[in-house]
Amino acid sequence: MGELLSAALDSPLVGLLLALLIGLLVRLLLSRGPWRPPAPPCIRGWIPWLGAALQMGKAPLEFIESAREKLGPVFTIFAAGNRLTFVYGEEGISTFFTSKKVDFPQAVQKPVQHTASIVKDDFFKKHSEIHEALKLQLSQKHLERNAAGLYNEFCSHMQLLGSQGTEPLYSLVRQVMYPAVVDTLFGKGTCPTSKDSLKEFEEHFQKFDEGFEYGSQLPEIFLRDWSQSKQWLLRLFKKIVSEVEGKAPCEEDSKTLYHHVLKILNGTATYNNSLLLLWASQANAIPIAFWTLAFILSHPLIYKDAMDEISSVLGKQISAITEADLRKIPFIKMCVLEALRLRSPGAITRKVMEPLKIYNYQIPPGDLLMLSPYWLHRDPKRFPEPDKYKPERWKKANLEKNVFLDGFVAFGGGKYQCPGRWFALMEIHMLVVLFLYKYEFHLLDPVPDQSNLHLVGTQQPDGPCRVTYKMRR
Ligand code: HEM
Repeated sequence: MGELLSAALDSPLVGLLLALLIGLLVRLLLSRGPWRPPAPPCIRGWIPWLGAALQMGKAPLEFIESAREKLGPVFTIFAAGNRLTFVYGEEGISTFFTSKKVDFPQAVQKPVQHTASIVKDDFFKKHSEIHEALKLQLSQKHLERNAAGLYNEFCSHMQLLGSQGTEPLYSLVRQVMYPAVVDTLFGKGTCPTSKDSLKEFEEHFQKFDEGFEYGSQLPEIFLRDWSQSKQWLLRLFKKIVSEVEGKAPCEEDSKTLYHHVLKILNGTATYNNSLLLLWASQANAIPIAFWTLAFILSHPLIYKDAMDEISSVLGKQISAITEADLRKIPFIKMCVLEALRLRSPGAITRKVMEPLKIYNYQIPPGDLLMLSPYWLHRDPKRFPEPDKYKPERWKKANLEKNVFLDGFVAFGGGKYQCPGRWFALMEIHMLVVLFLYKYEFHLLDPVPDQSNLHLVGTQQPDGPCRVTYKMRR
């Protein structure tokens, strides 16, 4: 046997074959490079390009939660041409908000192009400057000024509701919040707010808002109605921009947020950015004001505590509510934050720019990294009894110093956290206080569930919630 083997090895043909085999093995090992962690588990679906989009689209929040239960804290879903990699847990959250290998503007550029037709170069040219201007104009520093304007606007639009009536609560909130906020931020009369002009505008804006999620992902030819409303709104803003630019005031104090934004844009995609600003100022705040009122009204003890607090601070007659007054009404603020915790955005996003290691996985560049505030807020370790509406849990937060509860990320985080967050909290707080102060409400329907169709933005109710209202004073 041994002789046979040494004879075979002596044969030039076998020697050649062995040398080839060893060469192949060495090349194979070298081409693999050093060991690197595997990519996260992936749900691909079976339809080319669409991937798992159809399964996910039916109830996206539930879909991602059942994926997390099956696959763990890092997983990828391939949908509509994108690789969406969801991350959870301490390491996932801190990497999402702090890693230099992920980027916010890169993640939202395409959705912005789809929803407001802002081309890539224009978007990157102006994005960070606009973000900084919004952050400053909507910051704590300017809250007092914004609160004064908002109070008058809220009162005059509440007056139009009459002394009593029956209506869906969402519609009551929208009728007051939309015109008051656009008049404050864009300037009085800039956007349509009168009864006649409002109807057509509202129809288009509502359609634009409802289709925003699909509109941000799919080509417009698949969404004819949505696209028509978007084009209608862009044409409207084209007119508005030329009017506002023609008469911007010289004094800094008389300038609205919109004047500041138009100055920075300096002619670049002005009406497209205006549409996005309008959407951002309404899309999340209106549902949260609705949920806060609905939760308060449906919990008798909370309703009583809320009314006791409001009456003791505001008394029988008021001529204004200032930011300082709102600070004396902290329980209502806790009610707002608790509604926001339970109805937060389904997901926020960053683009992976370089290979990124999270836990034992390596996420490839090009993936969209996704984090779900909605599900993070249901972690029982951070929020005991997470599904319960418990405003008192916010007593542990240092709200006077503007510090939220640990793990609360409804406004995102890091460098690109929502620039409108302080204004948003103040406007919702004031609207809820004023509604409860001025009207007695009774719920006619149970509080609806949230619609399960959306990942983008705060959660919407999936049915009407009628109330009767009667003026108290
Ligand atoms: C309850 C109300 C609101 C919620 C829950 C909310 C939440 C968010 C979130 C989660 C983001 C993304 C942050 C991230 O990815 O880290 C965001 C971005 C943004 N929000 Fe808000 N927001 C609210 C109200 C507002 C208001 C009232 C305004 C303006 C008046 C506003 C303007 C914006 C803008 C312009 C961006 C994009 C920033 C950029 O592109 O750099 N938001 N918001």
